[in-house]
Formats: sequence, C-alpha cells, structure tokens
Amino acid sequence: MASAARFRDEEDSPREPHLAGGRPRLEPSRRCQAFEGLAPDGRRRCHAGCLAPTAAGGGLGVSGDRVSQSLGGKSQRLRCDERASPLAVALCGEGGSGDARANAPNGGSSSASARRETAWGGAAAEGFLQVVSALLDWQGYAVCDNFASGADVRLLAEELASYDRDFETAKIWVGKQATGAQLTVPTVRSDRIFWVCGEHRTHQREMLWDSAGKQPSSGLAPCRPEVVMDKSTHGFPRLTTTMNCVDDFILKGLSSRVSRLAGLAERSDAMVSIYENGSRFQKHVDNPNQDGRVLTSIVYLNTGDPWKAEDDGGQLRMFLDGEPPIDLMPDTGRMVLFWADRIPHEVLPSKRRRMALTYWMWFDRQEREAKVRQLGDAETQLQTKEERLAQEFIAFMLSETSKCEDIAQRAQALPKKSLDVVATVVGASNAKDEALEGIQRLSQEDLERLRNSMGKMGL
Ligand SMILES: O=C(O)CCC(=O)C(=O)O
Ligand SMILES: [Fe+2]
Repeated sequence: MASAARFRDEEDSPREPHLAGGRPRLEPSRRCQAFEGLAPDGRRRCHAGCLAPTAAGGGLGVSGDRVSQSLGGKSQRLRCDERASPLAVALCGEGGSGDARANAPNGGSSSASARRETAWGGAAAEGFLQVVSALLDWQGYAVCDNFASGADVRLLAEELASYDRDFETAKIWVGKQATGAQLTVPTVRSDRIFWVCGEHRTHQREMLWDSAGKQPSSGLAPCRPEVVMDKSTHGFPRLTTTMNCVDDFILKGLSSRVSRLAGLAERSDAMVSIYENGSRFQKHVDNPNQDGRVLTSIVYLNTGDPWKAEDDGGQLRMFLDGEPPIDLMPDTGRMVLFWADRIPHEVLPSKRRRMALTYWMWFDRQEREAKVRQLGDAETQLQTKEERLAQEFIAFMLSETSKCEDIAQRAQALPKKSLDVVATVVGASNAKDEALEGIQRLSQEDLERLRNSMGKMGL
C-alpha cells in the first residue's frame, strides 16, 4: 500500500478459540475431525463449502451435518446442487453471483450509498455462515470451496487479463512499526500485484482504511491514476460482483456471528496478485504490527486443470500452533479466511501462473477511529517524499553493486527523517548515535550481512 498505517492495538482478543453465543466449546483435538474425509485428497483438513460433485461423489460435500451436531444438535445439512455456483446462489441472491449484478438497483456498480441488498436467509446461507463462523472461532481460519463458480472465475480472470502489464512487483514493509520503508525484496516476496480502489462503505476522509492510491468517485478502478487513463472504458463488472459477494459475506454475514469481527465497518482496497516462474512469499504474518487488520480474505482465480502440488507448487502454507503446517491449493473459486494478525503463512514457489484476489478487514469503527487519532498525533509519521527518498536509498544500499563510500556520500544528501528510517531498517541506529553516523560506519561486511538477512525476512 502507498503508506501502511501503523498502529498499536492495546487490546488483543484472547488467543484461545471460543464460541460466541453460548455454543459448546470443542476440544482442539476434535476440531478438525468433524470434517475428516471431506477434502478431495482425503487428508485431514477443515473445510466449509461445497466440494465439486466428482470430488465427494454424488455432489454432497459439505460438512454441515457434523458441524451442526457440534453446534448443538441442529441437523442442518448443506447440499451442493447441480448448479455451478451453489454458494454464490445461496449467499448472493437468486441466480448466483453472476446474475447478482442484474439484481442491483443501480445496475451493479453499487456505491456505499446505493449498495445491492443481498438476499440473505435460507437454510443454506445460514448453515454455511454457521460453519464458517465456527471454523474461524475454533481454528483461526476457514476454507470455503466454490465460493465463486468456475464460470465466474473464468470471466473475472478474462476481465483482469487486460491489466496484466499493469501489475507491479510487490513490496514488503521493512522496518519497525512506524519507521521503515516499502521495499522490493524478491527473495522474500516476488509476486506481481495490482491494487484496485473503490466500492468502500465509508468515506476516505474517515481513514477507516488505508488507501493504496486514488479512490474513484464511483465503482472500482485501478488505484494508480495512470492505469485509469489507459483503460477508462473497461471498468470491473466481474470484480465488482465478486467483491460485493465477499464483502457482504464478511461484513453482513460473519461479523455478527464471530466475536472478533463484531462491528467491522470497512475493508482495505483490493489486491490482485500473480505468482509465476517460481515466485513466492516467505513465511510472514500479514499484520504483525497491530495496524488494525483483523481478517485476511483470499479468493483464488485460477482456471484450467486442477492444481497439482507436485507439478505446480504455489500452495498456501499455514502454520498453526502445535500442529504440522497445512498446505492449501489455490483451487478455482476457493476462498480462504484467516486472522491477519495471528496466523503465519507463506506462498510456496509457484511454477504455474497463480492468481488471487486478496483484501483485509479492519477492526470496528470505534477502535479504528482511536487509531486514526493516534496516527494524526504521531511525530514519526513520514512525509511521502521523505519516505520515498528513504526507500530509494535502501534499495540502493541493498543492490549488489553499491559500495560503502557511495552509500556514505549519498546518505549526506538525505533529509533527517529519511535518515532515521534508513538507520532503523538497517539496524544502524542506537540511543547515542546520530543516524547519519551509524549509516556511515557500516562496513562492507555489515552490508553483506544485511543483504543476506533480507533473504530470511518474515519470521
Ligand atoms: O495468495 C496467497 O495465498 C497468500 C498471499 C499472501 O500471503 C499475502 O499477500 O499476504
Ligand atoms: Fe500474507
């Protein structure tokens, strides 16, 4: 993002999973067994959603019956019907997500004030929401298969294909809390990303979310204005439909059922990522610095042959306390939700082109407003120009060819705030040091160490 909001959360919700509304607690050892055998590859895995008809045999693939037993004896069972997009049908109104646009009062380009009302209700939607809520409560993540249908994903991938050249190499935040810089560090993260702005529920001036660029006056648009100039007539009808579905599912469906999501008011801008040619994202937590993001949501937009771990790589690997890592394939239309501030994860090198739509949900309005006030007060807040200069300088330092003398000379031209960022990022500052002196004292060995350690960033 252009500038990552950096806040400290004073109150952290309990780590221990719990069930809202007096529902029974499940022992951790039982939490996955309720779903055993439902995954297509037969591995023990926690799922919610409809597996493809062939995968589970006869089209029944939802773990609803066993989950609802755990939820107090209600025998609600979710069934996949023959339709391509059962969950979208259940959650986004009659006709599925593909038709949801047609149902929108304003033709689908809904804005914060004229948003399509989702047709909630019905056993399938209710049961599915219960399952996903319970999974998040119990284990901190949920996997929802076929959240988007294969047909919808194909159309969405086609829509995004014309932007392929507008994707940029992703950057990571290097540094500590408020001081640091966004840098390209391919050994850590090498996907290409494309930010899409718009369709928020609150006004940008409230700063409930941290904008990745320029917000359009209506609908969705690339966050970078230069891309908008090129493609002004295209729009994102498919992406709008999918995002409305995810937004409604989380903000209207889950937030009232999962205590950690109570009061969610807004989401971040949307990031579309492409991993290919072995690109990866090393182990990390999305929100390690209490910036307010609570839930990560990802929808995989891969089409074609089923994903194969051995041939394709690109699994999302999640690390849960005391358990072996869980590898998830980026299957067509699969949605994965997990706690943005708690679950370490990585993307294994992807040999095949792998596309995903990712965004984050913020804490509730009150908490976020307090943090925005904090941000306003923070002396450490950098000006955009100073931040950019610091980023450029660090990139120069880390390039294989830069020499200590050149670095020292260039450092002299940096403004004080940029110097402080650089010194913090590279560990060249301490209490009694001036940042400039610290940077100028870096030896060639220090630089080598720094370059190497960048390759092991994350966790
Ligand atoms: O695409 C994925 O599966 C995860 C990507 C990720 O971890 C991120 O963008 O933070
Ligand atoms: Fe991540």
